Amino acid sequence: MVPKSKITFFERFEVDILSGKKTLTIRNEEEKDYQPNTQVNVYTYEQERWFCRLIILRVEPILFENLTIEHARQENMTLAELKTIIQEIYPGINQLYVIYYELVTP
Ligand SMILES: CC(=O)Nc1ccn([C@H]2C[C@H](O)[C@@H](CO)O2)c(=O)n1
Repeated sequence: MVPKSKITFFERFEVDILSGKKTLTIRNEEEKDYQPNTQVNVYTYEQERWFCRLIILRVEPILFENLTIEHARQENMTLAELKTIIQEIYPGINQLYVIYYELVTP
C-alpha cells in the first residue's frame, strides 16, 4: 500500500473542518489508504483548492449498518444526515473506513 498524501472534501465541509467540528471522514476501499501519524494536504473536490493540512490519527474499518451517533457527532451531523450522505456518495457500499484526523495548525 502506497499511503496517500492528499485528500479531497466537498467544499461545503470546509468550514467545519477548519473550525475543528468535523474530525473524521468515512471513505470507501479506494480512499482508505492513509498512514497514521502522517500529514496530508487537503483540497476542495470541486476546484482542487488547497485549504489546510491534516494529521491522520487512525483508519478503522466499519460496516454501514454499524455507524453510530458518535460517528455522526464527529462529523457534526445527525446519524440520519450522515447515513444519507454516505448513501449518496457510496451507493450500495457496506464496507467503509473511518479516517480520524486532526487539523494541523500553522
Ligand atoms: C470529495 C471526495 O472525493 N470525497 C468525499 C467523500 C466524503 N466526504 C465527506 C462527506 C461526509 O462528511 C463524510 C463521510 O464520507 O466525508 C467528502 O467531503 N468528500
